[in-house]
Amino acid sequence: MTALMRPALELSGVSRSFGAVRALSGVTLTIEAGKCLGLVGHNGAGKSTLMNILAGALRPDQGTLLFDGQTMDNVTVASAQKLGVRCVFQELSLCPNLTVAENARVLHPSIKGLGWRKRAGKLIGDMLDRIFPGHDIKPDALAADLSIGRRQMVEIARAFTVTDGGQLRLVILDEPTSSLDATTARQLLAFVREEIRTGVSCILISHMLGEVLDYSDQIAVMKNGQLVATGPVSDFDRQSLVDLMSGGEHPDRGVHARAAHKFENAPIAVRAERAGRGLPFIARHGEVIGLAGLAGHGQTEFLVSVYDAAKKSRSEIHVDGEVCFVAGDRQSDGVFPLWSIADNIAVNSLRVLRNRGLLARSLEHALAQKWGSVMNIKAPSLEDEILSLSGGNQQKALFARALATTSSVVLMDDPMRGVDIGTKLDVYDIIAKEAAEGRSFVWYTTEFEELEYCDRIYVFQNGRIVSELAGDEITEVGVIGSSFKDSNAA
Ligand SMILES: Nc1ncnc2c1ncn2[C@@H]1O[C@H](COP(=O)(O)OP(=O)(O)OP(=O)(O)O)[C@@H](O)[C@H]1O
Repeated sequence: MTALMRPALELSGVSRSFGAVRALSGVTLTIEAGKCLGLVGHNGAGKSTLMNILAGALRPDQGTLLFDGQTMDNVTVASAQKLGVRCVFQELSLCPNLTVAENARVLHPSIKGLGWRKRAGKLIGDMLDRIFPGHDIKPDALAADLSIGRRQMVEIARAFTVTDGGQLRLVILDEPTSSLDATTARQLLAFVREEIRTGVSCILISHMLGEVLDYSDQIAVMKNGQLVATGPVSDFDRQSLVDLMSGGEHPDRGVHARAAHKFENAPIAVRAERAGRGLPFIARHGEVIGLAGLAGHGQTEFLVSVYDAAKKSRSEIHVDGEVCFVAGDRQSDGVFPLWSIADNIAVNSLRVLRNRGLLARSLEHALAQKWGSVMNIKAPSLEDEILSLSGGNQQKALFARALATTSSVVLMDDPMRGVDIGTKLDVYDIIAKEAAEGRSFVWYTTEFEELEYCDRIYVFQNGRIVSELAGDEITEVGVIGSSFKDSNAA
C-alpha cells in the first residue's frame, strides 16, 4: 500500500481508567488517511480521553496504537507531534501571557534566531488568513486579551501550521466550533475539507450533529467508554446518532420554537438605554431574549454590563431583581478548579444555605444533589473534584449553579459549549419552564438553532444593537442579514 492509502492511525483494544471510572473500554478504531472522521458521544462518553491518548497526553492502560502500520509504544506529546499529530483541545491551551506569534513559536521551537518573532507572526498570520479570511487577529495581540472565539481561532490555525521539515498527518479538533459564530465555523469546516484532499486526516469531535453529518466521511459513535457504531456517513442521520448515543433515553425532539407569548404587560426586568449607541434593549419578566450577531461584537460585554448594573446601579441600565451569570469560558470565568462539584454548584447560593450564620453542609449537599440530578451530571460523587468531570459535565455544573439561585434574571454567555445534545434539549425545557414561572433569560449564543428558543432577539454589530427580531423574523437569513447590514442604518 502507498503511504496515502494506508490508514493513518489504528487503535486496537484501547482502555483507560481514572480510579473507579472506566473512561475507555476496549476501543478499536481506524482513521483513514485523507478522510474526516466525525466522533460523537454524550458528555463523558470518553471522546477527549481517546484524543488525549492519540496526542500522547495520556497513556492507555491497555491496547495498542499503530501509526502508518507501525506499533507505537509509549507515545508522548513530543513523539506524536513529530509524527504530525496535532490536537486542538476543548479546554483551550494558549499561554495567556504570550502573544499570538509567541504562542505559535511554542509549537515550533525550530523558529529561532534573529527575527523569530516576525517569522512566527507571519506563520500564524498566514494560516489565520487561509482559514478565516477577513479575521482581525493581530500576531502581536496578547492571548489573554482575545475573546474566547478568537483564542479558539488562533489555536485552530496554530494546529495547521507546519515549518520546514515538519509534517501534518492527523489533526484532532475537539469541539472546534463551540465558540465560533456560524460564518467562522463554516470557514473552518470548508478549510478542513480542502485540507484532507491533500492526504491529511482529521477527527472532528462535535455535539453539533449537523456539522458532523455535513463535513465527515466516516462517523464513530461512543457511549460509556465504548465504540457503539462506526461506518460511512451515509449510514447515519441525526435521529440514528441520537439513538445510538443515548440508547433511546433522549428521543430527538428537534427544535421547536417557543409558542408565541404576549409579554407587553409583563414588568420590565432589564432595560438598557444605550442612547446614541444603537437600539434600546428591553427584557420583560418571563421572556427569553437571545443576543445574536457575529461572535465578539459586544454580546459578552453587554451581559457583563447588565451584571455590573445589577450589583451597583448604572444610569443607562436598569435591572429589576437579582441576576446570575452562566459563563461560557469556564476555564477563566467559570469553575473553581480546586473545589468539589458540590461546592461549585452551591457557591452562589450560600446566603440561603446558612443555618445560624454557618454554612449548613446538609443543605448544600441537598441543593447540589437536586441540581446535579436535574442537569444529569455524570460523576461517581458530587464531592469529587470539578476537574475530574468531562468538559461538558463541567459546563452543566455552571448551569446548575445559576439555576440553583433565586435570581430573577439569568444571563448566559454562550453557555452550551461542549454540552451534549440530550442535555441541551433538557436544558431548553428547563429554561422554558423557569421562564413560565417568571424568570428572564438573556442568552448570547453562537448556535443559530438556540435562537429559535427565544421570544425575541437582538442582533449586535460592532458593540451596538442593530436589529430586533421577533417570532417569524427569527430566521438564519434574517440574523445573518442583520449581522452584516450597514451599521449606520441602525
Ligand atoms: N483526569 C480525570 N480524572 C478523573 N476522571 C476523569 C478524568 N478525565 C476524564 N475523566 C472521566 O472519564 C470519563 C470520560 O471523560 P471524557 O472527558 O473523555 O468525556 P468526553 O466524551 O470527552 O465528554 P465531553 O463531551 O463532556 O467533553 C468521564 O466520566 C470523566 O469524568
